[in-house]
Amino acid sequence: MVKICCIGAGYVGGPTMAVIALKCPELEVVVVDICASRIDAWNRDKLPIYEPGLDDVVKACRGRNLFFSTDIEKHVADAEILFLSVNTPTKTSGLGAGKAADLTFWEKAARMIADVSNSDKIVVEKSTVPVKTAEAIEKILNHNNNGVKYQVLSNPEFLSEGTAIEDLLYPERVLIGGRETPEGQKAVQTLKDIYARWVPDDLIITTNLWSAELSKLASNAFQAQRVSSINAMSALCEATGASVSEVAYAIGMDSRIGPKFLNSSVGFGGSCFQKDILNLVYICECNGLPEVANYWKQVIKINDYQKRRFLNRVISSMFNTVSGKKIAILGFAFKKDTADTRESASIFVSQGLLREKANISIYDPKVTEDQIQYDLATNKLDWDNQVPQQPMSPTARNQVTVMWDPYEATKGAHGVCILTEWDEFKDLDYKKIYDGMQKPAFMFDGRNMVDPVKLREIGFIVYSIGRPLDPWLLDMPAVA
Ligand SMILES: NC(=O)c1ccc[n+]([C@@H]2O[C@H](COP(=O)([O-])OP(=O)(O)OC[C@H]3O[C@@H](n4cnc5c(N)ncnc54)[C@H](O)[C@@H]3O)[C@@H](O)[C@H]2O)c1
Ligand SMILES: O=c1ccn([C@@H]2O[C@H](COP(=O)(O)OP(=O)(O)O[C@H]3O[C@H](CO)[C@@H](O)[C@H](O)[C@H]3O)[C@@H](O)[C@H]2O)c(=O)[nH]1
Repeated sequence: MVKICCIGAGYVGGPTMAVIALKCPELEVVVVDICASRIDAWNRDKLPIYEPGLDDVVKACRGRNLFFSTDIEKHVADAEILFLSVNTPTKTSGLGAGKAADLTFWEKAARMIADVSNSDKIVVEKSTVPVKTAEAIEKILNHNNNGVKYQVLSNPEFLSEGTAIEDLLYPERVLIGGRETPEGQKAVQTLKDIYARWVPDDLIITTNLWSAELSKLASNAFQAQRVSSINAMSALCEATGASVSEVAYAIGMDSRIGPKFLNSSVGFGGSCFQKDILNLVYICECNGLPEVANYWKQVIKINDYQKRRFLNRVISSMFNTVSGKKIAILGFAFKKDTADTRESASIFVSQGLLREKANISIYDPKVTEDQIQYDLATNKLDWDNQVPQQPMSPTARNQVTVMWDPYEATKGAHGVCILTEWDEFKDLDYKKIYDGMQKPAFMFDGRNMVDPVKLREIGFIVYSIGRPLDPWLLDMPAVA
């Protein structure tokens, strides 16, 4: 039985390997991680990540040909194909801090492979990495001179959280980059044969290593750019009386633009978009391309502007003070159908409200209280100014409550902010919410989830991102 080992049992490693195990019962797939509690959770009923459909896939193969283990060196030594799926966050200190990818985890894993391997291996980059990382990994792997031969492939992952299983079962494309040598091409074919078990041949693209590595960064940059473009338009819509959803619909009808990924929001979040664009910016700077770097930097600057604009709108609408007021936050995850909060706009808005001395009451159907408190207390680096963003102070902890019911969270609130597009927020009883709130009752919809006309009929003062402004708000312009 051919054995595959994936290093890193996170949002990518876990689901990706589960689907490979499901589709290739003749392969033995072992996912390893240095985090024992994560591996423990992968071996239990309640998996460490929430992803629709994941439980069924894992249950179908776990113990059959899918295993989760902390015995990293043994499984790495035994495997023929190794996937590297460790985290590659943004560097927070030193050279390139705030921009460059931190390859500490990745390099440790590569050195460990070199140290324990005694048979030839194909090493597949699954993590998102800077262009030319494959060359660096080759250098690390080959420094041992113990006769073991490695072929390094780039096979970036394009799944989105919340739809990961669907994306893995029916990918729009699979990208494999390899060396243009006979050995390199043989390795590409070996990986291609695995995907070919369920992915149509014409959807498996093969390229050289650097094209594959760069395509991943470029793909995320283009997607994030669309969100920033429509978010930039949302500010202009509010200033002119146009409606961003109508504009998005109208431009999306043009097949050259297309309708997807044009939902204006309080700003994109997630572990990938900002990190990967910053990484791209850094690579451009290192290659002497400041104009290109500045072009992509704008995508993140607009995202920061959009988050700040929303926060300031909340504060300015409520007579420029939220001190002592209760604000309900509906949604803490960075998007629906995930419990992941990395870079969520909710963190930014909540921290901003806490600094203004508001009391916030948070409801999210999937995110735990521990995670919320951790996120609000964590120091983050402001990428643009290279200074730590202000976390929540110890006293601010008393200003936060986490509720497991949206009606409880909003009871007695002066304002409600919708920050994640959970489907259930469309169907809440907003009359009941209004009745339980202080008056005037404010609704700040950062996801265009509610019908502003209906909510105004109930009595709310409504701010809906990118939509014509409520007369109340027209008199209270917010600075970004
Ligand atoms: N999250 C996504 O939706 C997504 C999608 C596509 C690509 N990616 C990329 O995939 C990579 C992984 O992302 P993720 O979201 O799964 O990260 P993650 O933080 O959820 O998981 C990474 C795991 O790697 C483990 N790890 C780190 N160093 C290790 C080592 N030396 N040995 C063994 N385990 C080690 C960590 O403990 C962690 O559990 C990143 O480069 C990311 O940019 C992520
Ligand atoms: O029209 C849109 C679409 C998205 N978003 C926001 O953008 C962020 C990212 O969303 P999405 O791309 O759906 O989720 P991710 O799981 O971050 O997936 C992205 O990042 C992954 C990691 O690299 C890639 O693999 C995926 O292809 C890429 O979509 C989220 O905050 C969304 O709410 C919007 O505000 N408006």
